[in-house]
Amino acid sequence: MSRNPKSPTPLSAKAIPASIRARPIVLVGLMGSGKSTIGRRLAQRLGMPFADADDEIERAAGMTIADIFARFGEAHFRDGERRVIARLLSGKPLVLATGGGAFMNDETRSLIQRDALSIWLDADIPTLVERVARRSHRPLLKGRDAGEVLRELAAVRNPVYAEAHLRVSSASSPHEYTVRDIMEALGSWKA
Ligand SMILES: Nc1ncnc2c1ncn2[C@@H]1O[C@H](COP(=O)(O)OP(=O)(O)OP(=O)(O)O)[C@@H](O)[C@H]1O
Ligand SMILES: O=C(O)C1=C[C@@H](O)[C@@H](O)[C@H](O)C1
Ligand SMILES: [Mg+2]
Repeated sequence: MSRNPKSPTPLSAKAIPASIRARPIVLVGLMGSGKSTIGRRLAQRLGMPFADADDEIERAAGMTIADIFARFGEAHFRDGERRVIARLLSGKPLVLATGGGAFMNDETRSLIQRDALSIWLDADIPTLVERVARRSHRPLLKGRDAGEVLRELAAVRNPVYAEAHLRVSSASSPHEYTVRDIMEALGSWKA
């Protein structure tokens, strides 16, 4: 797990074995854990392309995730999510931020575990609640208490997220600490 001394150590991409950068790095975890924001920064640090599966699904469908859920339901969204992630993993190695539920789909998870290095970004519920309150676009939180939903999801999902190759706390602030902790975890990871 992470540590949080006073300043982030700027580990460079060179400290990360080329074999790790030769395949996709996939971030999984609950809503608000930082997959999108940390993923973008991590990709920059590693000199790898970045993609956000949620954005790619919206682009492919030509509508927002909230609209996909409302018009076609969650199962339809999960199917599109699986196809989009399969496509992204089959291309050039990249850092990929998944949606919070992607790793729960057996097929999607198998694909990620086979073709990528997966990282569970983990944070405590109060931190997640505070973060998701900043934007209200998440359909699973619509009209419900965010803390209650996130606790329910954590109970079901955390044992599955725990199957990821690496686990890094994203509770530290600012973002750069989390990026540093991921870089350190990558630097010492043995396949
Ligand atoms: N390590 C961090 N330190 C401080 N703030 C963070 C950190 N990670 C994320 N945040 C903030 O939390 C909010 C949610 O982050 P983000 O959208 O990246 O989460 P996500 O995991 O992609 O969520 P979702 O599954 O809903 O897409 C953003 O405002 C982001 O700036
Ligand atoms: O945790 C989830 O199941 C979700 C998280 C978001 O990233 C989106 O993928 C969608 O809102 C569902
Ligand atoms: Mg995201």
